[in-house]
Amino acid sequence: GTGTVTASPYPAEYDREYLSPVSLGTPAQILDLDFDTGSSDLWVFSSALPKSQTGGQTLYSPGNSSTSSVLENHTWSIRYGDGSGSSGTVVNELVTIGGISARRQALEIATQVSGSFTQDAASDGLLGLAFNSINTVRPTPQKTWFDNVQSSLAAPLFTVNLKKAAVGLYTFGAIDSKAHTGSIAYAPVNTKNGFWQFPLTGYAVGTGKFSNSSIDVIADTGTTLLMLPTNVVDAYYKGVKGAYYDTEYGAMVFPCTAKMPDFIFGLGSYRGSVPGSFISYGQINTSTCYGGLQSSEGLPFGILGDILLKAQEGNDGTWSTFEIGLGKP
Ligand SMILES: N#Cc1c(N)n[nH]c1N1CCCC1
Repeated sequence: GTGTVTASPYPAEYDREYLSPVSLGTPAQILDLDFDTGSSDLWVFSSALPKSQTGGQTLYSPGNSSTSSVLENHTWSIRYGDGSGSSGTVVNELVTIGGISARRQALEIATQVSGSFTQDAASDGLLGLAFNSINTVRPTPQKTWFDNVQSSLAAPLFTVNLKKAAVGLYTFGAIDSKAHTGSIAYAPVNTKNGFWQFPLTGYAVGTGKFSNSSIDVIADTGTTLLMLPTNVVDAYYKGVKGAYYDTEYGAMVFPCTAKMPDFIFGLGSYRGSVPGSFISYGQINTSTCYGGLQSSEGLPFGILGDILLKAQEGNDGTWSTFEIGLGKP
């Protein structure tokens, strides 16, 4: 079959993250989860958390579900690149998304979450959509929901169509023909690090010349910003009057009045574009704005986060979705 589920940006004006409803257990407990193609743990806020670590989230209660069963002696602990983290125990549970069910999904119950999760009332947990090899459950790593439902999908793929300040879609098992015009560009995925990793074939800034270069990146719906090698970032902000590296924020900032050039990227022979307006991410004070494009210095690859993934406009005026799929359907 195929299943679709909404992806709603939060907070509305910042698209910091996208939340999707997921049905857990029997009777159904619906939680809003952050679908993350940059990790592979499905974990939820739970009744096992100390109240002091909760902040308005919907809590999954295994005791209220007739289909949950403890995965004895298994635990998990995850740390994300932004320093946030969580840990806990594991149950097997019925997990349904857009009508597609995994009957015995390893569902990771949080017994501890870090402060930034406590403060994020909108997210009831995460659903990892990267590869099984980076799942943190021990002693036996567990499979992702996408891996578990593969056999019930019409095609072994899912597509991601995030939008700026509007509700988008995740589609499992089919390519939504209404979500793209013309042919689809494919890239070879390298799964050695457990991510949706592939090479960009170059970039251009605004109307400048396209620079052919192979840039290793991952498609990561769980990261807000676009993170690329320092030489690319420097080339981009050369085109932004008054841009500078703010050591207090550890980030590129610029006058909010600056005209932002579009960012063009190559995927094979396809050329996609991120509107310059998307790269003015938010105000840090009345006159200074924070860059949606930052350096991936220190990381083994660049990160195509939501800033790029939500960009719908191809540079030839067509609309395009960012598709992530297991192999060619
Ligand atoms: N940092 C980071 C990160 C990432 N690269 N993918 N998902 C992430 N998070 C999900 C929730 C918090 C951070």
